[in-house]
This record gives sequence, C-alpha cells and structure tokens, in this order.
Amino acid sequence: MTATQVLVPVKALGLAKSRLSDVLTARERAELVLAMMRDTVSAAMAAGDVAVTVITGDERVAGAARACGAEVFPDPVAPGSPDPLNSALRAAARRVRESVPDAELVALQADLPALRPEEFARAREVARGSGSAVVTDHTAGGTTALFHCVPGSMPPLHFGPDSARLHVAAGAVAVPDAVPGLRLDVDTIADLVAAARLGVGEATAAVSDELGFTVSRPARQNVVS
Ligand SMILES: Nc1nc2c(ncn2[C@@H]2O[C@H](COP(=O)(O)OP(=O)(O)OP(=O)(O)O)[C@@H](O)[C@H]2O)c(=O)[nH]1
Ligand SMILES: C=C(OP(=O)(O)O)C(=O)O
Repeated sequence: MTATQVLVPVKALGLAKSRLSDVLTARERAELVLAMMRDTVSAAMAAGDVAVTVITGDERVAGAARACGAEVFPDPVAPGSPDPLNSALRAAARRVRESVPDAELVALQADLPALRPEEFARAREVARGSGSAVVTDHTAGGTTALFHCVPGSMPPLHFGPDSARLHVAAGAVAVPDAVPGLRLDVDTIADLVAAARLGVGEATAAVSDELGFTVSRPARQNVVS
C-alpha cells in the first residue's frame, strides 16, 4: 500500500484564482489553474511512494487529475458552507484513512508549479521525524503543505488566514530547509514570474508562454527518484 497519501484541494474553475481576475480572463485563469495542478501533482508523485487524491467538484479538474494518475474525491462541501476548504480536506482525509489506516497524510496546495520532487521528499523526512510538519509559504503567513505522519490520527487542519502560525500552534514543526519551489504558491503574476525564475513544470511553462509571461528558463522535467 502506498505510504504517503497526498490530498490536493481544487475549487471550481470559475471561482479559482480570483485574485488574478483583474489581469487574466476566466479562460486564462482556468488554464493556469489546471496547468499548475498538473505540475504540482506530477512533482509530488515523482517523490516516490506517493498517491495523490484531488478533491474537487469540477469535472474539468477531475479529468485533468485522472490524466495525471491521481484519484478524485468529489468535493462533499456545499458552496457557501463555513470553512469549506478544511471541511473538504477533513472529509477526504477520513476517506483515505478508511482504506489506508496507517497512511501518512499530506494536504498540498495545487498552485506550486516550481515544486521539485526532492523538496517534497525533504519535507516528508522532517515530518517522519517529528510527527507533523508544516511548510510555510513564501510570504511566511500561509501554508503550502501540511505533512502528518502519525498513523491512525487526523492532521490538524487550519488552512486559511494565518494558517502557518495556527499549524505550528497545533503541534506541527516548521520545515526549516531551503525548499523554494515548495514554498512558492502562485496567487499573483509576481508569484508566477518568481516561479518561472525557479523553473516551472512543463504544463505551467506552456501556459505562461501562451499568456505572454515568457519563462526565463527551459521547462523542467520531473525526474523520478
Ligand atoms: N475542493 C475544494 N478546494 C478548495 C475550496 N476552497 C479553496 N480550495 C482550494 O484550496 C486552495 C487555496 O484556496 P484559495 O486561496 O481560497 O483559492 P485560490 O484559488 O488559490 O485563490 P483566490 O481565489 O485568489 O483566493 C486552492 O487550490 C483552491 O482551489 C473548496 O471549497 N473546495
Ligand atoms: C489557504 C491558504 O493559502 P492561499 O490562500 O495563499 O492559497 C493557506 O495558506 O492556508
């Protein structure tokens, strides 16, 4: 059975990346969200002994996730519910625990196009030593990944404002290593440019080119370790 079960939440494409709606059309935002998810999922899978479940109610996202080799967990949370992101993650974590009781659980953001497999593996090592580990995002306020390696128990899920501090307060160790691709969640065009400098995956590189945000380095191929 796969040791590391990764949960990747993605909301409906029409709602996703709303902070980019001033600069990108709805179609462009949707293409970018799908591309970043593909690159994030591919990089996590290439870390080894990883299975990915994408949590979504969106059929296009579900199709793209399956095409990358991920499972799909239909988003169980009704639109407008309080705290939908943590509720969706909790429901998916329970479902995974039912079938793989001893699995390591990871909640991973879907917008990490510069993620490298070795960064994922490094953060997992920290969590294996400490129980739970949080990767703070490049702004230091948010969380890009929460690793939970305590068999049988549920991860503390506090995604949303100030989530990095809340995850640490709940007992997760902050990953100290230099893992720039794992920290770089893309919410703005400046983030996309920063990710391109680090080197993004093929799907995001192609969409960035189409959008006119020229990628300064060749697209990166994930190497299975
Ligand atoms: N399945 C699911 N995923 C969600 C939900 N809310 C947020 N997400 C996902 O969780 C991650 C972080 O969410 P947000 O920061 O709220 O949304 P975003 O699309 O990244 O960006 P903005 O719309 O600009 O805030 C993104 O991958 C979202 O798609 C939800 O209710 N259900
Ligand atoms: C939900 C979060 O991230 P963001 O809003 O940046 O996607 C978070 O950091 O907990």
